[in-house]
Amino acid sequence: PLVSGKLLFERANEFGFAVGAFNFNNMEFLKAILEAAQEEEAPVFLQTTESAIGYAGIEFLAGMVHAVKDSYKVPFALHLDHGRSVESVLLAIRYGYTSVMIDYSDKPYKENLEVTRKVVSLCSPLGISVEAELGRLVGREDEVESVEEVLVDPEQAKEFALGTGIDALAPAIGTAHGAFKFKGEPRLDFERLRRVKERTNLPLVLHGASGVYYEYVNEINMYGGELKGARGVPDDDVRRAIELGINKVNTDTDLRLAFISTLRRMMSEERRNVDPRKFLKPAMEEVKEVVKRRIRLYGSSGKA
Ligand SMILES: O=C(COP(=O)(O)O)N(O)CCCCO
Ligand code: NA
Ligand SMILES: [Zn+2]
Repeated sequence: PLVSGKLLFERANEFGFAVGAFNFNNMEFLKAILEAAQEEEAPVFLQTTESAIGYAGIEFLAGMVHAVKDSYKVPFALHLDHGRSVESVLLAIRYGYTSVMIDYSDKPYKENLEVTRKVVSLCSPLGISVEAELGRLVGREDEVESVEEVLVDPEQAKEFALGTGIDALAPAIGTAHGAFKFKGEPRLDFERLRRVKERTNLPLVLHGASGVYYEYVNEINMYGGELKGARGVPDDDVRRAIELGINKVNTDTDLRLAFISTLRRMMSEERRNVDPRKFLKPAMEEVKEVVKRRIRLYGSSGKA
């Protein structure tokens, strides 16, 4: 059923696992995520960015989730990912979102603190969880862009948590959105993560966490794509981050790679087919498989 993000954050923090937060902007991804969660008996966050809302319309995205709110036995929250304004949060509240992120990480600290406090005052009385970000990820995907990396300051994180009353915090510890993470070797600042957890004891969120699996990158390149130098976060680093207190892992790029690699292969093999379902069904199945793989990596299988 559709539940508040507060429930998912609190249980993950208590038992030391992470809940997968999977992005969708259409029916195929939403269905794949929910079926994967059902089969893994795992809680999930279903999340949409503002650009996903721009693509499909919030009435379609929220409408689909509300239509199936009692069709799956696993608990799932509907989360606004990278909300960039109070107006965006208000729209999500109006359409029955049960969790929001207000991302003021590229604004001055004081502004981030003030606006986040405001969003908490709007959401908490409604039982809607609030996630905020401190520090800045590099990399560009959708409209989420930042030019220079700023790692989170653990002392500031403690003050920010106390000053805002947020339910969850996304500390920037070296990851980036998209398929091209890290300039050199993959490197997360685990010591910094440990200190943020120690000082806040909050549920923590890892952004830019996709593994960018070689088998999908390779298949995309074999069937006409051009992903040179694609690189993600190794599974062992995700496990380590969860040991150190990550309780929600944002996952968008891995679903896109699974979908596009299958779509490219099918389109090149079935040259006489013009029924989109012949291509979308296997692509959706591949997304479901990668969601199950990530749910197991996060330790959330059987935790519904
Ligand atoms: O942190 C993430 C996803 O990170 P990744 O691109 O590693 O899947 N998100 O917040 C998803 C939306 C923005 C980028 O697509
Ligand atoms: Na988020
Ligand atoms: Zn993100």
